[in-house]
Amino acid sequence: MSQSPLPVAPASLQEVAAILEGGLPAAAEGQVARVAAHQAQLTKPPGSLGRLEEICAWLAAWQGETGPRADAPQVLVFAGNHGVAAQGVSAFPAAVTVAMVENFRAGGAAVNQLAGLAGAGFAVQALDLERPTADFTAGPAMSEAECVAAFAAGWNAVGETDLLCLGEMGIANTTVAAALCAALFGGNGRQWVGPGTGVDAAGLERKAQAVDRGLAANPAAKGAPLEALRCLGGREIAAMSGAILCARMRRIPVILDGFVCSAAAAVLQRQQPDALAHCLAGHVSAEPGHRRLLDGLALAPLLDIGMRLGEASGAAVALLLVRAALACHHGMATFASAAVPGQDGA
Ligand SMILES: Cc1cc2ncn([C@H]3O[C@H](COP(=O)(O)O)[C@@H](O)[C@H]3O)c2cc1C
Ligand SMILES: O=C(O)c1cccnc1
Repeated sequence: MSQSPLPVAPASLQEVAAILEGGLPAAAEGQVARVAAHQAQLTKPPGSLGRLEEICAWLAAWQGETGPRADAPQVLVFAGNHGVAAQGVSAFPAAVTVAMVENFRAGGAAVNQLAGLAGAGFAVQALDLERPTADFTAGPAMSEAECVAAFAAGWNAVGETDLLCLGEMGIANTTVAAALCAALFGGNGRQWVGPGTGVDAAGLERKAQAVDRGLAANPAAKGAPLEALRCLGGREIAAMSGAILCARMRRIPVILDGFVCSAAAAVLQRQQPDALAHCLAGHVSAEPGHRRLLDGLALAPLLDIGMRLGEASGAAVALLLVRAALACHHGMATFASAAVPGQDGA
């Protein structure tokens, strides 16, 4: 388990920027060489396990000499409500958010099954659900204090874990993620929105217009990542940003989920290009903006299986592949131990 002390959460967005710009912990490249040397001994042609091999190197680079491992993985879900839901941008009512939090706690959601199967701890944190953010089509979604409180909640939620999977629940948050992406990467609403929970063509048009109005109502958000998080984001998104940065400070590797989770990660990456070096994109969601976003982040998703759920479900399925990678890495015989002739016939 990670024994690193919990660093103190930042108390302002300026402090978040200072942390990002002040030099983040780097991967231990020596561990990559150690993992590669071990992999080279295993009874398989070099590189034949593809990204399963890469996963082991990535884990060890962040976990150090005790890696690669997933002894205590944690799935963390943050929930928030959004003022922009009033614009008719989701196929479901905002009341679903709080009801799904109850469902997570009762073990009935998709992510509960997947986290259980992957042997991960699960926790959900609801962030002021009775107090939605302000509707960003009329001005900033959050005050600085609200945004920082949510960021700190995510930061402080990261437990003693060796691998963190992140996700969210928040009706209307694919619109929020689209607005964030437009502010961070450019483009208009139409280029970033998608069906989310399954809106029809008119709903898609309302989403695109809500994003465009949000950008117009929050000019300070354009090209200013942390201001974009405050003006166009939401509490569960700020919490995921906080958890990702806290994990980096503690060298805990992170598996990202879908479009919404990746938008939270993008806030950090736009402020500091190296900020996501400890993150793996668990999957690419069927939400069309996600592929574009991962391209912008130069992240190659592990899975592309048409999931579009959120709630860390894609990250949890990716964790099953991490289990596969670790089973081979730690369980396989070597050419020498199994007396299998090596590449040179030796
Ligand atoms: C029952 C249910 C369970 C969910 N679990 C995740 N989401 C996902 O859908 C929402 C985003 O889509 P939109 O922007 O269209 O509202 C988020 O809450 C997300 O996590 C769910 C949505 C529903 C309805
Ligand atoms: O990719 C996601 O994060 C996503 C897609 C649809 C609905 N909710 C989340």
